[in-house]
Amino acid sequence: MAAYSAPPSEVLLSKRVQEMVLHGEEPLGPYICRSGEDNDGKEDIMDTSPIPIIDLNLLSSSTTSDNEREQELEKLRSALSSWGCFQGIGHGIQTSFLDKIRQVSREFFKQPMEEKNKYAKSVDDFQGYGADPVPEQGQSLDWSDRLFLEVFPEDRRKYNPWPQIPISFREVLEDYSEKMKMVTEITSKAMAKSLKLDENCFLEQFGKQAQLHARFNYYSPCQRPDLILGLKPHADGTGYSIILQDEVGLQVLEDGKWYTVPKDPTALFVLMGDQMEVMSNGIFKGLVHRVVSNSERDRISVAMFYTPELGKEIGPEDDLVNMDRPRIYKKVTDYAETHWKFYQRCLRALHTAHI
Ligand SMILES: O=C(O)CCC(=O)C(=O)O
Ligand SMILES: [Fe+2]
Repeated sequence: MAAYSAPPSEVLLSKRVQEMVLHGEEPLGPYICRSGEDNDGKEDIMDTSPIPIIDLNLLSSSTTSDNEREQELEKLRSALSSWGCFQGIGHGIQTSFLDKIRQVSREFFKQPMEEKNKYAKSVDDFQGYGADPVPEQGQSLDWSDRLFLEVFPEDRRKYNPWPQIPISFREVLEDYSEKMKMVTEITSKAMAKSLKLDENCFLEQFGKQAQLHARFNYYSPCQRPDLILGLKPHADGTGYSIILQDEVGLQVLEDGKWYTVPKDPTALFVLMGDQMEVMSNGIFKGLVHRVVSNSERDRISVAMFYTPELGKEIGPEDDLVNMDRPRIYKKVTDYAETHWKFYQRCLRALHTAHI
């Protein structure tokens, strides 16, 4: 095979994918990563998705009968232990508001490069517009651009990288963040109850200063979707993540097969990150997922990453450790940092938390 010397990552990442698309550049040479490399392109993709659907209203409303609540909690436990994710409905957020956040996200990415670059981050930063921090040499590029912002705790919120155009962006994101905080409360309590634990136990592990980060992803159309992914396969380093999408593209790995998350404008897709797997002593599964690229349409998603407070030690709930299920994971602090070091090498960090 001819030796190919890829330009340094800093050079690759100095250009936005949106800019490459404008200039008609294709994902060739150093950009290629396609997962088909590992399996000769013979991937098992299931398009009709049996991804579990959970009605959050049944889990939290005082009007739900005990029986209905118990049934939904059991559905939740089963969904998170097999799939590690669910399509969340009944969350109480109006679809018109979900459309608003989708709309401001699109409007931001639609602007000329000069405007977006006002919020550009350096290749090593997290917050701002651009690609992820520099991956290790030789790793592939994702066919997407991002805007990454910290929203909670509020005293870590820095408004300079928050777009001023569209003008409603800030207000909509503030409102959305409050609503997401509410969803994390309902979800964390329900997850605890589904395991017959004290309902506040996970919330306490996340801590009062739990972090919530917003990542707006923009997936440009791609002339060679066979060669490059919108986002490479990975598990999130979060506790869990809540994803809002406008088009299909997100796929989840279950039992060796990729399933497409269906488009449902009313739903929030909730997926377990590695830290929930640790806190549940391996009962809930951190989900491997990816985004495929598409030659015709673009796509946006807004991912909210819910992660334990900085510096807070988390670990398996004591009541989930017993003779039948010995402790699988040790206590970890700031796991998200370890996650990033491995992510940049296209690896998962979960083994570092194994006993
Ligand atoms: O775009 C999506 O649907 C998923 C995004 C995602 O997995 C991430 O930002 O970590
Ligand atoms: Fe992710």
